[in-house]
Amino acid sequence: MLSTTPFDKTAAYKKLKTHHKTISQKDIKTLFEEDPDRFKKFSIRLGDIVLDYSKNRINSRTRSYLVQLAEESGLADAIEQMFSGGKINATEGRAVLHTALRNRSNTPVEVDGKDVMPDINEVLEKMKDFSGRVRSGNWKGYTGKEITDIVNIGIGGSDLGPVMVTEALKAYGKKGLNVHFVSNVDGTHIAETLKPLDPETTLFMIASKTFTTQETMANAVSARDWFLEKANDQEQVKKHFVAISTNRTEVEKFGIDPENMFGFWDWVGGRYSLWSAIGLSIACFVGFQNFEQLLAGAHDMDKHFRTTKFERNIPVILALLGVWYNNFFNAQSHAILPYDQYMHRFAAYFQQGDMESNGKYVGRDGQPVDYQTGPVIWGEPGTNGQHAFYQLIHQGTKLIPCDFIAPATSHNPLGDHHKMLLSNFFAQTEALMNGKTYDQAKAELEAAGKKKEEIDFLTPFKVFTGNKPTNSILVKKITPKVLGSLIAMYEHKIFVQGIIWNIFSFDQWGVELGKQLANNIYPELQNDWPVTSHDSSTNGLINQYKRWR
Ligand SMILES: O=P(O)(O)OC[C@H]1O[C@@H](O)[C@@H](O)[C@@H](O)[C@@H]1O
Repeated sequence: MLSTTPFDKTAAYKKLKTHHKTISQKDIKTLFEEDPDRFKKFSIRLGDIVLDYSKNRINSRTRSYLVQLAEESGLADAIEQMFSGGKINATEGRAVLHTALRNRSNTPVEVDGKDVMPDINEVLEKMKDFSGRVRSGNWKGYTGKEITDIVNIGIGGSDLGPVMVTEALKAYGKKGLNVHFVSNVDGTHIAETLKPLDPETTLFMIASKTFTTQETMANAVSARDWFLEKANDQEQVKKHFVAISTNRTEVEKFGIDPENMFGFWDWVGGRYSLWSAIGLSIACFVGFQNFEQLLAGAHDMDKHFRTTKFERNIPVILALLGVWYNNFFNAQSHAILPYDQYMHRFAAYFQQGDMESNGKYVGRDGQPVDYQTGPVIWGEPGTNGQHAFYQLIHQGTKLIPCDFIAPATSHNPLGDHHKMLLSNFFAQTEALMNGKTYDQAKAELEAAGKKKEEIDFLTPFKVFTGNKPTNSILVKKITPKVLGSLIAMYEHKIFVQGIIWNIFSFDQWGVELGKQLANNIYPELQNDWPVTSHDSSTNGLINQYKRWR
């Protein structure tokens, strides 16, 4: 059982409240003037990753109070419970063991007295064999041709991870083997995906933990129809459909050969499942060795997280900084800004990772919390974001803490592109911290030879208040290993915040109500009779839809 200390009842919370009054009077620029050693004090290196968190509205005292907060929240115990198979997902009665999936040291991890590592290793072996056969061309379609296209059909955690990782590791992808992802129940998604594909060379992976998710099952049925229209032989389905699921009964009912089923377990949360068989499309695309490197990178971060004291612990520090802005500066969102085009789905991935985990208002004691929990996560790759929404980060009225992520080395060293990209990466956090004073803005206009009236009018609009907090995460290169570490880093950050906010991070009851109501409405859409059973808005919309369709 996890402890249930409401976070605003801790001694550290009270200290931080008082301390906030002092620190909020200072800007980050002044903190640097007072202490030129900030980079050294507030940065952590782990292998090929450097986290610089010195451009934050903190000093050493802030950090020690925040660390105290983590201690009082029972974080050390919670970490041990998670890693050792404790049933910390209490509302579903489950352990939370995505760390076991990448436990490369292979030490036993027990759930209900049974070591889960042999089962994990067995599935990994099966993935290795399968991905090897697909990549080498030994796995043949029903007319004897090699597979050229993989279509992963899944949604939420059964889609977002593989999408994000196969994009992030595109440089490692096999030529002539394309991966596609269908998630939306909107028929457009599957129709457009299948248009250029040939059933003879297409392999479908039906990825669903439950194997009952409406969107996935509807897409899977349409994919099977599309396949059978050409193949015209039910027997051939087994050469073109594999399943990734925890639900063997439903997989068999669908007609997929249990031989072609890749299992996982209830202690793997959907949004933490890319490390399991859900990562099969990744393994096929980048090769099993690279998939293992991804696991190894995550395992490195797991070890760091489990064994490093909180002051030097990357996920813990990131989490505490997030709590600092969320609960003491009233920041409502958090931006993730990768300066790497391959990572263009990274923020989208952690929208589920973070918001489905920590978007909760009920505390672990069953009572509504009276403080803010998870932030809104958003972001786009730099420099595109700079030309879109950075205006608001620089000069808007909202405080938006940002994580800037960049690789020192590019997979595509083309002319001076990477230097230009990185100059933007370095410049943005500097600009956000320093801003531009009235006098500086005025002097620039004077130097440009503007007239006095124009200078007086324009200057206020050119002032940047600065003092905007950022983290910089500089990595050597986006390799499978580094990517694995980065993903695990954010996973653990989310975990730490959930512990501090005293909520359950591994359930997702909030997605159920909409599903339930859609299931009620779906039969009502089967005929043309007007509906009267809802409120006037819902009735009005449904009836207009019926008139127009
Ligand atoms: O993998 P399946 O069972 O299809 O679930 C897919 C997704 O469903 C949603 O409703 C959420 O619960 C997600 O956490 C989950 O990843």
